[in-house]
Amino acid sequence: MKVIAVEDYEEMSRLAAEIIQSKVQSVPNAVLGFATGGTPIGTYKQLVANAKERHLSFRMVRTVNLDEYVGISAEHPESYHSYMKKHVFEPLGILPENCHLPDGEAEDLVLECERYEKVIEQLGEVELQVLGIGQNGHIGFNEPMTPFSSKTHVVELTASTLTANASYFLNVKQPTHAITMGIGTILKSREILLLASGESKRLAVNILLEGKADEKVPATALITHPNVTIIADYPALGLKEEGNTRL
Ligand SMILES: N[C@@H]1[C@@H](O)[C@H](O)[C@@H](COP(=O)(O)O)O[C@@H]1O
Repeated sequence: MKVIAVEDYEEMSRLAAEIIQSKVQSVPNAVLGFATGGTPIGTYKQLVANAKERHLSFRMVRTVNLDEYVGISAEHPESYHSYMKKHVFEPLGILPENCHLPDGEAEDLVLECERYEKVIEQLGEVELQVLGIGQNGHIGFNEPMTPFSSKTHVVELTASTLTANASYFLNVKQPTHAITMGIGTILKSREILLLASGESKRLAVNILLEGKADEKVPATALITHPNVTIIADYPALGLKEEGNTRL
């Protein structure tokens, strides 16, 4: 695992955008794996700004997403479909037919998981998978004790995850379940870029950096992958400033 320590959220976002952008420049029809949540929003903004400034085309890019809530429609303002449309697909001009997310409203959720896993397989290798990290170390919506070999599946969200995401659902019923790529699905990606910002991620990031794979902390599965880059800011690393001064 390569760990890049950056000062703050802005620096993390700039650097992450450069990495995604150079991937598209070298492989214009790359399959990119995207994450949602608050962490990558700055990265996506920067990516959109860079693409405009440098006339970079995303027309041939294909995308997969990590997860979607169960029981809310794609048009729901807090669905990950809506998030991606707003922050990534429309501003970058990615063709709708090239964008793939699980359907959280599918009648048969088990069949939907199988369908989504097949879609990912048929697209070929995910060139670069972007990940955030939950406060409890979840990746996608793979909660603690998810087997590292898991494929796309339905999860019941833990109390920690529900609390962390409650602010997105102030006036509407918060979904309790989601469909997520499995940890095994994520690990099939050629390259993984994990972003972490802020003190709330400090515990999870520090456990990951200890380098011991443990199903209690899903992100530690990344230790077994040959090509992972972590960009974490000083608060997420528990650093006061560059160097090793722990907070
Ligand atoms: N399913 C998402 C994850 O993909 C995300 O990485 C994580 C952290 O979210 P945030 O970046 O808002 O802290 O939790 C969410 O629940």
